[in-house]
Order: sequence, then C-alpha cells, then structure tokens
Amino acid sequence: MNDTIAALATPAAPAALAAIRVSGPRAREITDLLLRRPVSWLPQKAWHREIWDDEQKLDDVVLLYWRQPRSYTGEEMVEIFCHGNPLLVDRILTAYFSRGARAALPGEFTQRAFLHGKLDLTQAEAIADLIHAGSLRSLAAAQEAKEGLLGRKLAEARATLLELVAHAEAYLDFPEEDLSPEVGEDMLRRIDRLRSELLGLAGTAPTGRLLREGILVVLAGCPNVGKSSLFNAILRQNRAIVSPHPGTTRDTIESICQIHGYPVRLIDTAGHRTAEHPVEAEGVRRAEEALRSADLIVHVSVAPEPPASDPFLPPPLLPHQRLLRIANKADLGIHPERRSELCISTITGEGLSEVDRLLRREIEALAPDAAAGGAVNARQEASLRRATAALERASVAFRTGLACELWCLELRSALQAVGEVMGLVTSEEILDEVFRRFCIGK
Ligand SMILES: Nc1nc2c(c(=O)[nH]1)N(C=O)[C@@H](CNc1ccc(C(=O)N[C@@H](CCC(=O)O)C(=O)O)cc1)CN2
Ligand SMILES: Nc1nc2c(ncn2[C@@H]2O[C@H](COP(=O)(O)OP(=O)(O)OP(=O)(O)O)[C@@H](O)[C@H]2O)c(=O)[nH]1
Ligand SMILES: [Mg+2]
Repeated sequence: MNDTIAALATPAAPAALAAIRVSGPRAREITDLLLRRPVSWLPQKAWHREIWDDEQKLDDVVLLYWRQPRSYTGEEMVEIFCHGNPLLVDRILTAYFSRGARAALPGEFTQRAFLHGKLDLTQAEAIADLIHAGSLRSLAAAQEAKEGLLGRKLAEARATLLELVAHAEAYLDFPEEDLSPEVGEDMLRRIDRLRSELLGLAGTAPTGRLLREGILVVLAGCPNVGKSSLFNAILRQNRAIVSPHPGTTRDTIESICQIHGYPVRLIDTAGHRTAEHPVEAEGVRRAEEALRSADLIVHVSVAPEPPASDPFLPPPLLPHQRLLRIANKADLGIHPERRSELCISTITGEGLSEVDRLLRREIEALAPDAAAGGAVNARQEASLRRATAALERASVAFRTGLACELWCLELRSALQAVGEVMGLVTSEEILDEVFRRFCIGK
C-alpha cells in the first residue's frame, strides 16, 4: 500500500467527462509535476488547471483533493476530471505512470479502503453489487448492505459469541466452580437463538443470487402457440420475430428486463417438436438447456385446444424451479377444460395484466427475502454455514455433557467464521477473489 496507484474510474468511451483517481503517498507530488500553475492543496477543494506532460499540454481539467485519512481509500487522493476522450485519459495516466504511479488493479481503491478500515468486507462487496445492480430491488439491497446493515447484524452476532466464549472460558479457568444449570440453560438458549439467526441470514442466499444474477424466466411450449408474442408483450417491445409459420423462433432469445423492480433474464425459445432440420433440432436442444437452468418456466399453450392435446411436457421441476401455465389465443375460444387456467390473448391484450400479476407473485416466491433487505452472496453464505454448523456442534456437545473444551472450541470456530464474513479474518486469496471481480478504478 506504499505505492501510488492511478486508474480511470469512468468507462473508457467517449463521454462528456472522464474521472481519473490517484491514491497513495505521492498523489499530490506527482500531480504537482504536471501543473504549471500550482494549487494550494486545501483538502476537499477543486481547481481548474491545465495538465502538462513536460512541454505538451494534455488538457484543461478539474482537480479534486482528499487529504489522508479523510478520503475514500483513507490515503492521499487526487481526482482528475478531464474531457472524456479515452486517448486523452491514456495520455494523462501515462504521465502519472512515467513519474512513479502504477496502474491500479480492479477493485484496488476499495481494497485499500477496506484495509484502512473505512468499510468492512460486506460493505466492499456491496459497492460492487451497487455498481452492477440491474434492477431497483437489487439496487436497494446493495444500498442497504453498503450502509452496513449486514455488517451490523454480524457485529451483533459476534458480540454475543464473544460473550459466550468469555463465559465458557471463565468456566474453563475455574472448573471447580460448576456451571449452574440456569447459566447453562441460558447459554444454550443463546447459542440456539444465534444459530437460527445466522441460518436465517444464510437462507437469504438464493434471493441474493437472483438479485445479483437475474431471475431466469423461460417461455416454452409447442411451435406457434404465441411464445414470441408473449415475450414481446412482456417486454413491451417488438423484440422477437412473430409469424404464422410454426418454427419461426429457432434460437433462444434473451432479453434483460425488470419485472416489478426485480432483475429478470427473459428467454424465448424455439417451439418444442421433433425437428427434422438440424438447425431447428439445435434450437430445441438449446430450449431444453434453458429449461434446465430456468428459475421460472412459463408453459404456453393454446386456449381453444384441450390441455391433453398439447404434446409439450415441461421437464420434471428441480426443487427451486417454479412453473406457470398460460393458455394463449383465448380470442379464438376457450376449451371447457381450460376454464381454471390463465387464458390470455396477446392479440386483444386480454389477460395480460393478470400475466403481470402472476409473474410478480412467482418472482416474489422465488426471491422472498428481497423486501426484507440484505441478501447474502455465495461467499458470505459459505462462512455463515460454517458458523451455524459449529454452533450446532457446540449445542450438541453442550447437551450431551461433553467437556467444556469441546464446545468452547466450536464457539471459537463459529466466531472465526462470522469474522470471515465481515473480513475481520481473511486470507490473501479471499481478498483477491472479492476485489478482482470489481471494475478497474473502483
Ligand atoms: N468525486 C467522487 N465522487 C464520488 C466518489 C468518489 O470517490 N469521488 N464516491 C466513491 O465511492 C462516491 C461517494 N462516496 C464517497 C465516500 C467516501 C468519501 C471520503 O472521502 N470519505 C472520507 C471523509 C470525507 C468527508 O469528510 O466527508 C472518509 O471516510 O474518511 C468520498 C466519497 C460517489 N461519488
Ligand atoms: N388469434 C391469435 N393469434 C395469436 C395470438 N398470439 C399469437 N398469435 C399468432 O400466432 C402465430 C404464432 O405466434 P408466435 O408468437 O410466433 O408463436 P411462437 O410460439 O413463438 O412460435 P414458434 O416460434 O414457431 O415456436 C402468429 O401468427 C401470431 O400472430 C393470440 O392471442 N390470438
Ligand atoms: Mg417464436
């Protein structure tokens, strides 16, 4: 952390402005070398200056200074707002690099903020989530975690664990003083309560995955039933080709959208049938593949026909998968056996608001923890599960009257695992894994 790092913090594309960040002990000194008219270096002040690389004027820019430790990274920081031309940005960065700064790794600014105690690991991860959130709910969840909601819950869990460990260790030190049954009962209750709280947090991981990766909704059914018409209706956009010829859609078509604020990857597929043409057969195979990874399968059939006449059978559902049946072309009639189904017409628009309502219901069932705020990621879940397993073992050891050393050890490993989530105890590998997934400049 002794070196000075620099990177573009905005996209490398033509834009009105570009922001370059420089962090580290030499941020100011190197910047001074590029200015002809000096600045006062009063913290959190901005200056309009020209940047020069020796005899070459590079650009006129706005400089912003943050004095250590009151900066994003906790280090000396200079920000340069230049004209948003990538070539110009490269020239400015090169001027910094040739004077001793080096290119920042992805996430390195936030990694430094973490290492300087500006934020815990859950907050750092939340910043990456915030940048990539593709829906309002993902954004809200990321913002809550960034404000430290998850971190606070974990800090409470840690405080409880520390107390329990202290209790247990006091008992270890003075074994002649028996642990009274009341104290023992109380400890056990607290261990079990803590375990169920942490299990609850770990249980938000499926929602966390859906909020980060998007909910995969796959439209499937026989050719010509109106899958692409429904796809377009849901997107409110004429995205997929619709035609009266069965077999119109040959490849899977994916569109990323929001449904009631949830991030959705909506997929239209080739109609299911025994295909003669190899291209169509490949389309059907891709449809099957999409169905296997779907979170929600929307089976489309036609309302005027009896359900039994539909040769499309959705695959056996995996435990987390949900299925919604929709009968289209209700304008052509509704078969009596379809009366209890959702019958719609993409042509007249009948039933489309009901589709909207049911999609929302299904999605909320898939991601039940989105509203509660803060859904953990895979890394956090793994550590939380280690913590709950250790607490479980502690509880069992306690109940079966095993030696205090044993359950004390388990409480300590639960403490370690909770600390891992917050980044209190982390290996170099974990940090690399977390931060290298960030953008450069963040
Ligand atoms: N120009 C600019 N805009 C930005 C950021 C930035 O780094 N630079 N941010 C980057 O994410 C976000 C704002 N977040 C920030 C978070 C902390 C600090 C910071 O310097 N914190 C100091 C205290 C500064 C103060 O006195 O308020 C600290 O925590 O010690 C700056 C921005 C979004 N906009
Ligand atoms: N009457 C009626 N026709 C519809 C309705 N929805 C779609 N169609 C028509 O049905 C035909 C097939 O529609 P598509 O949306 O292309 O059907 P698909 O299921 O995507 O078909 P493939 O891509 O071949 O699998 C088109 O001519 C549509 O105009 C509807 O609600 N009522
Ligand atoms: Mg189609």
